[in-house]
Amino acid sequence: MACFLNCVRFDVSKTITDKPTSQGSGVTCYNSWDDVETLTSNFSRLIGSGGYSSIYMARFSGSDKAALKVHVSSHRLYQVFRLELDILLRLQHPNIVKLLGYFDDSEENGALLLEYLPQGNLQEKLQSNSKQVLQWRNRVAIALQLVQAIEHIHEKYSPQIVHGDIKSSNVLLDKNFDCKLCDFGSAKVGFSSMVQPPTMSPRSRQVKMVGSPGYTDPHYLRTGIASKKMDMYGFGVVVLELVSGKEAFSAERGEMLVHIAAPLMNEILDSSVDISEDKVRQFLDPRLLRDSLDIDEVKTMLSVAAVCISSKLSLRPSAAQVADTLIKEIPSLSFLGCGKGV
Ligand SMILES: Nc1ncnc2c1ncn2[C@@H]1O[C@H](COP(=O)(O)OP(=O)(O)OP(=O)(O)O)[C@@H](O)[C@H]1O
Repeated sequence: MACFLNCVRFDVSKTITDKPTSQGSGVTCYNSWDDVETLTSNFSRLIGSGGYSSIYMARFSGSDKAALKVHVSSHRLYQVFRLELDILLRLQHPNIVKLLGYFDDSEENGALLLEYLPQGNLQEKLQSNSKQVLQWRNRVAIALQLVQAIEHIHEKYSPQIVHGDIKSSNVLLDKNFDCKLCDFGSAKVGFSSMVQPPTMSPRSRQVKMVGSPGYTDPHYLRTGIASKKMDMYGFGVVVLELVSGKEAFSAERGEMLVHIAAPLMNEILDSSVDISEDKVRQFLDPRLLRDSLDIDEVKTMLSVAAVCISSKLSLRPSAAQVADTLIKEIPSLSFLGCGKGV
């Protein structure tokens, strides 16, 4: 990783007046902050924001829409930017957001130019006030594409990459509602996957939360060990959101989706009980057209969620196993060119 960092780092003092340079991978390296201002028409349109960054509408090559992610200027967050940049420079997958260019002053300031995803993030799309209701076939397709993106980072790279923050606001959607995983700022690469467990502040006696509320793997909170299983836990919560249309954590009600779903999940894991159709329908997003739904597909999605969020780590499947199950058991996926119907 350190070698990789050194290879892509450039000496800004030498290149500050240079024109943007295109790297072999087609990623453009912008050499001055002026370039960044021009790309975003002086940061005129904010399209998103997160804990570490603001995302602005940008124009790439003068016309194509793009998204520019500017990290908050600080030495600590510069490391987050570098991590995300280094990972995105390596990754190429249809379901992972594409890096188009970047600016790096090698000290505090960094910006990533990303492909623009016009349908925003999955969390917004599932909200009850969203104008458009995501159809069932789109929901199962998003689940499959997301797990294929996770399989790619878990299995296709050495050292392995653990995303570390799988959640619906990190799942972006293109115009066809195809999924693109984004935000690699919390990723763990290879041996760096051992991180500090959450700490108890002596004054407040409150546990400092690590990760995003509603998505954090309790095993990770206890041990501080980030692993592929932690990504599968986040994936399981996203599947519950896709099925129920409910948010992973409701600040209003102080309620977590995994707790609401727990009785149903336990019944599913108890293989002696055949889960009743009524119970499944009660959990289902009421905005979905219930009559046209194949209830067995819903059961498959719920079974996948149940094993992914299981407290028994040995039960949690790999991303490849989940992708296989979805393709075999969900005929609605045939419109993607896969699934039983093809
Ligand atoms: N390429 C993009 N196209 C369209 N919208 C985007 C794009 N990238 C990010 N966004 C929007 O900005 C939001 C925040 O992006 P992102 O998660 O990358 O920021 P962050 O600072 O890393 O957030 P977090 O607090 O989760 O760490 C996304 O949820 C999405 O709504």
